[in-house]
Amino acid sequence: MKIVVDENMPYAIELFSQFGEVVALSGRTISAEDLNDVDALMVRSVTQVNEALLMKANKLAFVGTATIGIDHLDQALLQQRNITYTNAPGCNAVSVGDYVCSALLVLAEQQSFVIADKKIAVIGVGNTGVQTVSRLTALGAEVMLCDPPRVEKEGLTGFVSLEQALQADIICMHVPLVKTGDNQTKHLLTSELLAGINQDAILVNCGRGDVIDNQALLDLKQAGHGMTLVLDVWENEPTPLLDLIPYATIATPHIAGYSLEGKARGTQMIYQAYAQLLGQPAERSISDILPVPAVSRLDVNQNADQTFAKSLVHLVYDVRRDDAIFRKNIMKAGSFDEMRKNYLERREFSSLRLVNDSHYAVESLYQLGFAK
Ligand SMILES: NC(=O)c1ccc[n+]([C@@H]2O[C@H](COP(=O)([O-])OP(=O)(O)OC[C@H]3O[C@@H](n4cnc5c(N)ncnc54)[C@H](O)[C@@H]3O)[C@@H](O)[C@H]2O)c1
Ligand SMILES: O=C(O)[C@H](O)[C@H](O)COP(=O)(O)O
Repeated sequence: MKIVVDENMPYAIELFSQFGEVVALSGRTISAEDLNDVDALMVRSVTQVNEALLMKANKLAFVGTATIGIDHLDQALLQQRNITYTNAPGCNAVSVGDYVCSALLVLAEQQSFVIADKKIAVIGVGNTGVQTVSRLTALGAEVMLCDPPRVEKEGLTGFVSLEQALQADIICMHVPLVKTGDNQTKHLLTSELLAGINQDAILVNCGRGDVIDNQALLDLKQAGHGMTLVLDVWENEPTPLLDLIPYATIATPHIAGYSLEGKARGTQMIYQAYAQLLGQPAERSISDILPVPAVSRLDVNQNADQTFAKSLVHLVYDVRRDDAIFRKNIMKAGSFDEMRKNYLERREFSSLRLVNDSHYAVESLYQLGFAK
């Protein structure tokens, strides 16, 4: 059995070697030749699994992507070729929620606002959107939900329209890139819709870069629109529109989902799916492999408020670390992928256990994701 894995997939060799020989390759440059006589292919979002890649895949029976997004897989082709495929729904959703929380707490301090006072909208209320909603709710905010595909299934109650959502003070985009069908999302935010956003609003994009027309956003910012931008994803990765970067208050190279737990969970989920296809037990587990976090326990001795939450959140993950690395390196050729490949270890809020022996009011900290 021969299995090709993306070299940036943590723990892939440890897990997949249960089934046979594992070859780790750079995801961006896996070629058709690399898939000759290969039984299974495990990718991340940078590998386009399409006709050209599968040309010489004479034995391929399984494709797993250790990611939430699935827009890089040609699903119709995989079905036509009878190749079983899976993604890893929700694997890094907690990490994305942590990222948004960390970013908004930075902006709250810089711009002196209280998150609970803001009108917030989450657009795309699936696994990642829900994680953002729960953290912002824990900080006292009321969050509007916008998700037309869910409205189609569940009805209007509890949801607002895209136009209403775009009137919020803070707009968090968690929309997948959908390239076919009735609900396509490329340039969901057109120049007209972007222009209607309030001057003092904050726009966060943690979904896919193509969901926002990046050139239109740049044109708007260059014309003096005042909105604050938090951009983790960009059109044309790994070569984003460089002129847009200085207009983003927080800019990162598509790492919102890059907690160690999130990436490892992605590997584990496709490992389990492959074991199931082979009819073999999934004998190995990432929980036996994940390292102990640098700080794993703290005693809390005060009630929770936004300032205290900010200190704890930024102790575990301060997004300014990634923003600084991005700004320092992005002008160098190849740096977008390099920064992602060499991403510094980051743990989820859940890696920190908060001990409250004195009955302080800290329930909101647990709702933020810290462990009890
Ligand atoms: N930045 C990162 O590191 C990172 C990490 C994880 C996921 N992502 C991206 O975020 C996307 C969402 O992830 P998820 O786990 O929440 O996916 P999900 O499938 O659980 O949820 C997506 C939600 O978006 C909704 N949606 C679809 N089209 C919409 C539209 N036009 N307007 C509003 N809502 C719409 C869907 O109905 C669904 O509820 C992924 O597809 C992936 O591309 C990025
Ligand atoms: O879709 C996802 O899960 C995320 O966007 C994920 O962070 C992508 O990471 P990549 O596969 O590009 O390393």
